[in-house]
Amino acid sequence: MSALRIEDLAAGYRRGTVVSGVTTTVGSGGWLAVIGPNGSGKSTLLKALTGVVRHRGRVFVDGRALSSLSRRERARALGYAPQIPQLPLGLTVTDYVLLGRTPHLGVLGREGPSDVAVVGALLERLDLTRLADRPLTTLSGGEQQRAVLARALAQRAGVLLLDEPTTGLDVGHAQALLDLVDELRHELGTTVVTTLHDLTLAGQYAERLLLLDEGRVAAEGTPAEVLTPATLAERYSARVAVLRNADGSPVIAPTRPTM
Ligand SMILES: Nc1ncnc2c1ncn2[C@@H]1O[C@H](COP(=O)(O)OP(=O)(O)OP(=O)(O)O)[C@@H](O)[C@H]1O
Repeated sequence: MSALRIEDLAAGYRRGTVVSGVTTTVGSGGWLAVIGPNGSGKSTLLKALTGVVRHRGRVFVDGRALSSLSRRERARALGYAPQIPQLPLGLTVTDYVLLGRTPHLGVLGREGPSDVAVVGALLERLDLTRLADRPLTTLSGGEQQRAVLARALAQRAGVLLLDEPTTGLDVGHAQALLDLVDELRHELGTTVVTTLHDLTLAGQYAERLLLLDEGRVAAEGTPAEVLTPATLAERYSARVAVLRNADGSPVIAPTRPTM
């Protein structure tokens, strides 16, 4: 169980600050989707949480400041799947996903049967079993993306940060992944933060949405509160209708003006 608290976070690059004033809490087992137009700072926010990008402000996992954790403690607290990962050469899919178990290995650094079982189950769920012995770099884009996500899930961190996890995945594999993440949060209490461009999926899976625009929080709330035609027109310059599935979940449908 791992609650995430972000206080007045600001982050950026040499050219300047690109995200600022972000304060939010994600309860244990909660799911927050960070949405917003291109360049609004979504990836930068996730990179700041992982420490890849320097930040000001405070980040707490279960009340403990991230900055006070050792590297190993941090790897158990936070798992991260980047949008554009660097893939190592020469590793099979299985060996790559096993790297996710590193924070849990003993002093000898050897994987045990439980590590192999965790990885095997993830490969199965993400439809990677038949690719398990293939070199990672010979996989298609969507297959590599699933392997990267499997590695992050294998880490079994309390907080899971996924940057655009469904990009490059067909609709079936995207749903299988999001269903699996949802199961992890219900079964293990994993706290989830994802960036997502697909607003329909964001509204169907996340409990709360945080909309960034030009690096600042423009809206935050339930999908019904944030995914309104007026907000999407204002923040994305988009023409959309918000439809409803039979279960009430939103479907964001682009509309085209009639001539
Ligand atoms: N390594 C970098 N160095 C300098 N500026 C960067 C770097 N990475 C991102 N930026 C800039 O920071 C801003 C926010 O980028 P970021 O990738 O966080 O946006 P995003 O919301 O994730 O966008 P997208 O939806 O296109 O993935 C953009 O203006 C981008 O050009």
